Order: sequence, then structure tokens, then C-alpha cells
Amino acid sequence: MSGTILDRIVADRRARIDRLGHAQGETLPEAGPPVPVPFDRDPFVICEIKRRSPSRGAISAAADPVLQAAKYVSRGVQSISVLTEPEYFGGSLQDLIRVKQQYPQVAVLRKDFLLDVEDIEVSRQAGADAVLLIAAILAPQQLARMHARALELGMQALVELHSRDELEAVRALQPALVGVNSRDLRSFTMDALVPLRLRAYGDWQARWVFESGVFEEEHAALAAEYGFDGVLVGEAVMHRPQRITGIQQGLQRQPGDQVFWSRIAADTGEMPAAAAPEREASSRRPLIKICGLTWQEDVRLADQAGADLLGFVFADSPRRADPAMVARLGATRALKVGVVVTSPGQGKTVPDQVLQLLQDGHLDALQFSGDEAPDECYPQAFPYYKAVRLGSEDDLELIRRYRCPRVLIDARAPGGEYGGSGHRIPAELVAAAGRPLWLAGGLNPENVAAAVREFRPELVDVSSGLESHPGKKDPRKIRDFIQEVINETA
Ligand SMILES: O=C(O)c1ccccc1NCC(=O)[C@H](O)[C@H](O)COP(=O)(O)O
Repeated sequence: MSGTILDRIVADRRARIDRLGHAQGETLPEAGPPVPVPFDRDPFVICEIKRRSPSRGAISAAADPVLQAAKYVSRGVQSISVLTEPEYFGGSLQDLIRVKQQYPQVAVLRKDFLLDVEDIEVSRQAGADAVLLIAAILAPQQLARMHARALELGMQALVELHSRDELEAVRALQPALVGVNSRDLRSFTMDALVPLRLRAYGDWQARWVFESGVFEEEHAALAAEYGFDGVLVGEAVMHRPQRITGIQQGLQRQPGDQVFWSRIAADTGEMPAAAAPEREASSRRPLIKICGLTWQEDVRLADQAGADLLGFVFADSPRRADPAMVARLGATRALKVGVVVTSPGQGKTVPDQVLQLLQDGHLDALQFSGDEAPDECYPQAFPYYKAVRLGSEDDLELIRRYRCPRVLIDARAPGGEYGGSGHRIPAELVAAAGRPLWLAGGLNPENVAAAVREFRPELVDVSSGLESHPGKKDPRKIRDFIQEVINETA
């Protein structure tokens, strides 16, 4: 057997079915199940009952499923996912049966590693209104059979994907309910950009659910802004059902004209399915952000030379940008980012002019480069990402605390600058910073190739290293920097 946890869970479940049958030795209700209720009613926040998981260990080992469901229902939740896998998740079919019997008007999803048509029938008999079908563990024809049986029985089937190949495998089926898991069930790594990346390829009529990693309002806002109709939330609400209200609010955002994270998602990570074998994702050219642009001709040059992001500093700096210049730029190929430094505990202090640029589409996102706390960014601007300065191992912990899909790491310079210092981050901290890596701090045309080789960043960010003097970029350095990055990953 190959070694991933997903392989082990599936093999153990298959062995349990062989031993005990599809009901796994559990007693099913004698009375016929009630007519299924729709699973995807709005607000489509699916709250999960999950005692433990292989990735997180014990979440709420002793939780009573009916009491937990009560906490969800009292907050307006209409769709509940019940983990019924016993060995790795501490669940059972009885959990689902009890929840459904107590709350017949709530739609209940059976979340398990379902393998056979008989699993679908047992789920219905237990009272499930919907079932989860995981594309990663089912051959396309088997998935199609199980999907068809679920629909025949009046249930809905949430088809879960995590990769482009899986999406292409279910394309012919065009399921009406698709979940994209931001967690890779094989490695447990989470990446909020995976659902955004796959969503762009899902061009059939369906309700799309963003799964895993949803903890706060801003995670649901990200899902909603980028085309998801629902979110599936587990650990966050097991611990704190009070979060449901914020998550419901976040999901109310209408998909707008934001492109920032979907462009980043498209330009990073998994290659399009057809091209994947030719090129490893790890050898993909990192995105290039050229920051501290103050002159229009520098902006044009950086844009034409191949920068992916253009940064404009709206903070104390020799590179402070003029908002009027940014407003005059018009369309650029590269995304435009406004860099701000706001004061912690002072509320909303992003300058109005900068917010206006974001609102009017002259900027695509903000970069928070100050000492903003994790909960001080989203209320000020969206989309955004955080820049975190690393000077010691203690700072590494900071990275994990922020909720945006990516965090830029920068040097904690001796002079206390918030950015543009020209200082490098100590190599051992970069190595320990986690991946995907957005790397800033002291890069220049001479050292960027080595940095790319050593650290395989997803994005490199440069400012002072391309200047002829503070605030003015040197055209040759811009071109050389970009060429060095291209050469290193060609
Ligand atoms: O660039 C600045 O002057 C600046 C001032 C205040 C806050 C942030 C600033 N820059 C943020 C950036 O993203 C820079 O590109 C980053 O710090 C790297 O700068 P450098 O070390 O000069 O390449």
C-alpha cells in the first residue's frame, strides 16, 4: 500500500466493509427515512460535526453531536455535515441518525470515504439528505454510478475536488454541487488559492463550495468574492460556534470585479492539466513584484519588462507615491498593489485616497507593511496581504497568525524601517518560513538568482535594489533583475 494517510483511511474502510458490511455493524432505523430536504439552501454555510481528524488530532473528542447541532441550528444553520468515519475522525452513523432525528428540517450530509453504491443506500436509510463523493478516491465511472444513485434516491451529492485532473475527470458528469477542498488530503497542506484556481476552470452550472480553512468572516468573504456559493466549516465552529455569524456575513459578499487572488492563483501552483507533465510546479518562474515605484516611466518599463505586481508606497518613505499618478496610470498588464503602514489599535487608518484607488480599480490589493494585528487588516481593506518582518525565530510564529492567502516576508532592518531597507532576511529564517514563500528584503539583480535557486519562492519582491537613487529606478537593473529570475527558472 502506498503511504499517504488518504490511502490508509480508504484501505481501512474497505477492510471494515469486508468485515462488517456497508452499515459497518451499526443499526439503521427501521422506519423509512424522511423525504430529503434541500442541502444547498442559503446562507449556504455547512457546519460540520467532527470530533477529531488525522491532521488536527482531537478537536472536541467528547462532543455530543445533537448538542453540537443545536448550537449550529440556533444560529440559523440549515446544512450540517456529519463525519461518520470512526477510526480517524471518531464519528459514526449513529451520530448522523441522531442529528437527523432531532432536526428533520435540517439537511444532513454524510461525510465519509464512501466507496460503493451500497454506501449511498445505507446513507439514505440512515437519513442523509446528501453525501460526499471524493473524486480523489473514486474512479470516474464509479463516482458517476454513486452520483446517479444518490440522485435517484432524492439526495444531493457534493463532489469534492482538489486538483485540476480531478476536475477534468468529473467534467463530463457536470455535478450540480461541487466542493473544492483547500486541504490536500494526501499531505494535509492547506492552500486557500487552490479552490480559487480550480473554480476558474469550473465552467458548468453548479453550486460551488469552498471547503477547509474557513475560520473567520474574511475567509468566507474570499470564497464569495471569487465565485463560491457556500463554505464548509469544521474545526472553527466546533470550537467556537459564535463564529458562524461572521462567516455568514462574509459569504454575503457578492462576487465583484476583484481579480487579485484569482490572478495570483492562476499564475502560481498547479500547471494547467495538459502542460503539467512537461514542467514541475516547483520550477515555475516566481512572480516578480517591483515595489517603490514613483515615476510613471518606471511603472511602464517594469510593466512591459514582465513584472507581475507593481508596488506603490503610501507611507513615510523616500519612495512615497503620488495617488494622482497611480490614478492616471490606467490599465497595466501587472497587478497594482498599494503599500500602507497603519497604526495598531487606531482603527481604520488607511488613507482615504488609497482606499479610493482600491475602490476605483486603480489598485488591485493593499499590502499592510506596518504592525497591524491579524484582525486589523480585513476590516480596513480587501483584498490585502500582510508583510511580516523577520529578525529572529520568534518572528516566524507571526506568519501563521495572519489570515490572508499569502504573507510576504521581509527583513527586520536595524534602522526599524517598515520596508525598502535593502536588508536581507537571515537565510535560516527564510528556510524556516514555510511555503509557498513570498520573499522580500535586499534582493537585487546580483543575488536574486541564488535566492530563487535556494528558496524556490513563489514571489520575489524588490525595491531599493533596483534604484539609481532613492525613489528612482534604474531601467537596466529592472531588466536585469527580471532576466535573472527568468534564466534561473528557464
Ligand atoms: O519601500 C519602501 O520604502 C517602504 C516603506 C514603507 C513600507 C514599506 C515599504 N516597502 C515595502 C516593500 O514591499 C519593499 O519592496 C520591500 O520592503 C523590499 O524592499 P528592499 O529591501 O528595498 O528590496
